[in-house]
Amino acid sequence: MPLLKEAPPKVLVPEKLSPDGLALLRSSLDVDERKGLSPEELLKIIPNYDALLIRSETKVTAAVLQAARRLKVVARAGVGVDNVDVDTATKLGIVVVNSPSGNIGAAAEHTIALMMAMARKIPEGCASLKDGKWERSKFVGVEVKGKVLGIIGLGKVGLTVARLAKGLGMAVNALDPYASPAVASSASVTLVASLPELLASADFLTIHTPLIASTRGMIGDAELAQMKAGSRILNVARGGTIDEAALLASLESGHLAGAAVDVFTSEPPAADSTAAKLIAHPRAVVTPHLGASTVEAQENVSVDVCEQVLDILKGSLPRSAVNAPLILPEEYHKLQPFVRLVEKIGSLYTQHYAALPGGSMTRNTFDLIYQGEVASINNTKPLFAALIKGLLAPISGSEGININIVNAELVARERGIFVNEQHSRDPADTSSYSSLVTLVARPPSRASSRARGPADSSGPVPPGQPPRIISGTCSGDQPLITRLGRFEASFEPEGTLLICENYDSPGKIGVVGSILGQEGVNINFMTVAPVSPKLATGGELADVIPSKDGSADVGVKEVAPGLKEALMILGVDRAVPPQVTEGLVKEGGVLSACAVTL
Ligand SMILES: NC(=O)c1ccc[n+]([C@@H]2O[C@H](COP(=O)([O-])OP(=O)(O)OC[C@H]3O[C@@H](n4cnc5c(N)ncnc54)[C@H](O)[C@@H]3O)[C@@H](O)[C@H]2O)c1
Ligand SMILES: O=C(O)[C@H](O)COP(=O)(O)O
Repeated sequence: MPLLKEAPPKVLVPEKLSPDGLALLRSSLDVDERKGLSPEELLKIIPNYDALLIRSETKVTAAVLQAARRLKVVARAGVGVDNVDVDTATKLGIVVVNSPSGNIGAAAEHTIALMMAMARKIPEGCASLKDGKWERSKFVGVEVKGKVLGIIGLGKVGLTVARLAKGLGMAVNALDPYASPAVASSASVTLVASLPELLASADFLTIHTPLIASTRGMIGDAELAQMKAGSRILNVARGGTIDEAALLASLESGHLAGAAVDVFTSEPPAADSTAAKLIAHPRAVVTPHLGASTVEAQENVSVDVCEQVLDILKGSLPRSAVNAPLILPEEYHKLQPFVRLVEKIGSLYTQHYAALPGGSMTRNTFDLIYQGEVASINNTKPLFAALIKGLLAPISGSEGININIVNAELVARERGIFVNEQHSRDPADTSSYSSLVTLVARPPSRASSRARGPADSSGPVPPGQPPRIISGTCSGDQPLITRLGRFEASFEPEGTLLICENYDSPGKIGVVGSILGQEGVNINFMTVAPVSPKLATGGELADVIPSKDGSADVGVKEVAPGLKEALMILGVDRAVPPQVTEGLVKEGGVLSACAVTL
């Protein structure tokens, strides 16, 4: 029967995004550009998509996210995610990514452009001339050179504005309780201690904070009254940081000489709103949220988030997840191969041990031990998440929850899975590998009561129970399994593998090969994993998980005289049905056989 080709993941793009990023997606994803969707239409079609790519117009509400059964990522081609219900996305395990720096230059230049346009009355002069008039004396402006620019929020945009303003000969004061004094001083910016101090000193005041509880309505009647008579104000950050009614009143009273506004509390502003009156005011210079609208910025943010969408859909770490802990770039590169390794280890664990006679997911307390170089990674949250995903994905079904760095701890807690992460930087612990990751399943009776807590005091594996241990390393970027239970292995956890435990006797491979051949299963490669001599005495296991009494019974079986027990690992070209694995035990003489797909 011909194999059905899996449909590529679908990406919904309901806003105008630069084609540069979208081109990256088209080769492997189904990209659906649907501009002008109503909220109802979005709600209706969102269940069909794996990724949603937006700018600031699309409202990604809790209802949209809850309806999105397959959605793995909301990608915001820009900075602000105030149009996304990030909390709900987090609960649902949907990663929200943005492009934190792709449009910074554009927003800063737009701020300067608005400031100059306001200072020199450029929009009014332009409109008058187009109207057929020649009114030179009506449009006398002011210079910015030698004036004081007050900046609220000395972050990425604020600092860039400061540097540009210094180039124009302005003095720059800033208020930002979280700004680094060293960074401010390197840009010749004077940090002030209070808002009144900033307001009183500024000829031009510009806001560059996010819209959060502490900045909502931060500039109202009282604050505007503290500004110098004849001063000017700008907002290229977020609507709502300045009270629109207060701003309109201050312009109407003549206290403020001008206002330049790119962002509004509601976008687009309703026809009869205060914002609409503000827009109509003759001394207001306004733009329809154009801060990031340059060709260059749109290319930057589009490529940035499209690369992250590709990463997430193929199971890699995104660069800028809003609802996940920050990963330093150097950690990101170090972690990436290990994220894949740990996920494979988790998946191999569930598929292999649950398939063994008497096997199940009953062991739910694990030690995840990092040894060697990998132990120096402090932020192992992505590895923890990869383990939970690997353990659960084989039993969650294709429509199962998305497990990722955002929701892994919550999912683990809900499933009663406990993971004790341990770090050992001693290179001697890793034998011949520079890094080693080991997963050890502890017996249920020893369950620790804390997820991701410190190592619990569980003792050794009880006598008679084979150890459930999987170790692996990375050879370059390629994960490699180095131990499976009592066996010293060396195989890549990729594709469909048939794992047979048997006595390594002559002719066994031939028997197994002919049973598989009868079922049309071809063998791509084969490797034999012998029992580790160290494990046979329990020594190495005791090193890995120190027990209270220093011993560790690894449950070595009685081996028939003259026969060496070994694992046979076969890479095969298709799924192996259960009757074939059963047949291998009954007719092929192997002790156990299981097929895993990794
Ligand atoms: N108009 C546009 O098209 C456009 C484009 C890009 C960015 N933005 C907006 O500009 C704003 C700034 O972006 P950014 O990338 O510079 O953000 P950022 O996070 O780099 O900087 C924000 C700064 O505000 C400071 N801050 C927070 N609360 C404060 C408070 N109560 N008082 C004073 N300072 C406070 C922070 O310490 C931080 O330094 C955001 O709202 C963003 O959405 C708008
Ligand atoms: O937050 C941002 O990045 C800016 O406000 C730009 O928004 P936009 O992508 O809708 O232009």
